[in-house]
Amino acid sequence: MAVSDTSSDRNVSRARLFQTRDTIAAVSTAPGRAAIAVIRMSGPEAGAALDAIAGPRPEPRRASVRAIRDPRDARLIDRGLALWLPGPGSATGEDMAEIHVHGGRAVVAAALDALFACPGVRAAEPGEFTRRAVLAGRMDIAEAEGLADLLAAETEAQRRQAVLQAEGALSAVVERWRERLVGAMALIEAGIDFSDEDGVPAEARAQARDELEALSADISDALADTRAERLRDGFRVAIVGPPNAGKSSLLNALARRDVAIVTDIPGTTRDVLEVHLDLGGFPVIVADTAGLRETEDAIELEGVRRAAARAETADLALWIEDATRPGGTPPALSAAILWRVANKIDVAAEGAPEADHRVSARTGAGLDALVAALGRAAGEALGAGEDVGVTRARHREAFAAVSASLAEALDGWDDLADELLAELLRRASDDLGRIAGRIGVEDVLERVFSSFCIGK
Ligand SMILES: Nc1nc2c(c(=O)[nH]1)N(C=O)[C@@H](CNc1ccc(C(=O)N[C@@H](CCC(=O)O)C(=O)O)cc1)CN2
Ligand SMILES: Nc1nc2c(ncn2[C@@H]2O[C@H](COP(=O)(O)OP(=O)(O)OP(=O)(O)O)[C@@H](O)[C@H]2O)c(=O)[nH]1
Ligand SMILES: [Mg+2]
Repeated sequence: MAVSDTSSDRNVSRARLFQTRDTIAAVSTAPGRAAIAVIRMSGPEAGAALDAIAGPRPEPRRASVRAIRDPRDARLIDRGLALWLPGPGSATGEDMAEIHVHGGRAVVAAALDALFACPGVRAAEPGEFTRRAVLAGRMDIAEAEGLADLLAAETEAQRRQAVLQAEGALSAVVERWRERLVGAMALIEAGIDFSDEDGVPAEARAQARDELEALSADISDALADTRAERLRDGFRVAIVGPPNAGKSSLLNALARRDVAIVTDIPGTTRDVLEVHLDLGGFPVIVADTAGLRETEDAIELEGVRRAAARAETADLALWIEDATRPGGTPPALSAAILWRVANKIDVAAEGAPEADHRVSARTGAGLDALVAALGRAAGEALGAGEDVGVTRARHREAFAAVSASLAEALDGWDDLADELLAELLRRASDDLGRIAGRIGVEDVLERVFSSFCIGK
C-alpha cells in the first residue's frame, strides 16, 4: 500500500538509540526491606559497571554468584547474583546488567552508591527503562501503557486486561483498523493519481465507502464500551444511610479489618473512608460515609454533604437501614444502582424492613451473599478483562478523533473532492497511529511514563 508511515519513525528511534547515552541504574524491586533486591543497569557502560562491582563478567544470560564490591576500595558489600544481558536482545534493546542482592536498605544503598561511582552511570528516572525499550522499538506506546497497568494491577481481571495490552492486543486491533482505513484510502488515491478528469471511479468510491462505514461502526462500538477503562479505575460503591445504621460496621466487615471507628453514638463518621477490595477478581472501592440527617454541627454537616456527593458519583449505592428501626426510605440517589440493605438482623424481628439484602455486620450473616452480589455487579460493569478495548482517556480521545474524521468524510461523501476525502482519511489514519505511538511518540511519552515508578 502506498501510504507511508512507520519506517521513518522507526529510523528516528534507531538514530536516537545509537547516540551516546547515559547508563542508568536503579533498584527495580519495591523500595524498603525485602529478602532480595534487583538492581538493573541499562546503557553502554552497563557491562563495565558490572565488571567493576561484580566481576568477572558472567556468560550472557546466565545468573552467576559474585562478590559485590565497591570498586573504590574493594570492600565487600554483599554476595549476590550477577547477570549480563547484552543488547540488542535485552528488555531495553541496550546492554543491560543486573545484580540481585540481599534486600536490606543499606545493602541496596551501598550497591547503588558503588554503581553511581562508575563512569557514565547515573540514577534512572521513573519509567526510563521502559522509555528506552519504546525508543528502541522493542515495545510500542500502547504496550508500555499495558505494562504500566500490569505493575498497578491489584486484581485478577485487571491483570488479565493489562497483560493482554502489554502483549500487543490493542496495538494489533488498531493496526488491523488502520490497514482497513489505508485500504480505503488507496482506492481513493489510486483514482486521484491515475484516472483522467473523471476523478475516482464510482465503483472504487462505493467500495471505499462501504469499508469505511463498517470501520466507523467498529470504532463506535469500541467507544461505546466503557468497561475496560472502568476496570482500571475500579467499581465504586458508596455505603449511605441514616446515622447509627451500622455503615461503618459493614465497611469493617467487608474489609475484614478495623478501618472505621464504630460507636453507638449517631454521627460518628464524618469523613469519607475508602477501602480497596478484590471481590472475585474485580476491583471494588467501597466508601463509608457520614449518616445522612439534618444537623447543626458544622463538621457533621460537611460530612453529610460529602456523603451525598459520594452517593451521586458511585456506580452502586448501598442504602443501609437498621432493621430494628424500619420505616426509612432512601432519598433519590443518582447512583447507577441502588440496593437496600437491612442491617442488624441478628437482633431484629424477621421480615421487616423490605430490602434487597438482609445482613448482620456484627455476626456476618448475609455478608457472603452481599459480597457475591457486589462481585457480580462489578463484573458486569467492568468486564472480565478478556476483551481488547479502550483502557484510557488517551485511546478514547484518539478514537473519537478518528470517528469524527470518518463521520465528516462519510457525511460529505458525495460532495467532497477526492483530495479532501483523502486528506480526512489521512488524518484519521494518523490519529489511529497515535494509539500505538507510531506517530507523535514524543507527545505521549511524558504522559505515559510519568505514571511509572523508578526502576521500570
Ligand atoms: N530479573 C528480571 N526479571 C524480569 C525483568 C527484568 O528486567 N529482570 N523484566 C523486565 O521487564 C521482565 C521480563 N522482560 C523481558 C523482556 C524482554 C526481554 C528480551 O528482550 N529478551 C531477548 C531474548 C531473551 C532470551 O532469549 O533469553 C529478546 O527477546 O530478544 C527480556 C526480558 C519481567 N521479569
Ligand atoms: N446488633 C447489631 N449491632 C450492630 C450491627 N452493626 C452495627 N451495630 C452497632 O450499631 C452501632 C452503630 O454502628 P456504626 O457502624 O458506627 O454505625 P454507622 O452507620 O457507621 O453510624 P454513623 O457513622 O454515626 O452514621 C454500633 O454500636 C454497632 O456496634 C449489627 O449487625 N448488629
Ligand atoms: Mg459510621
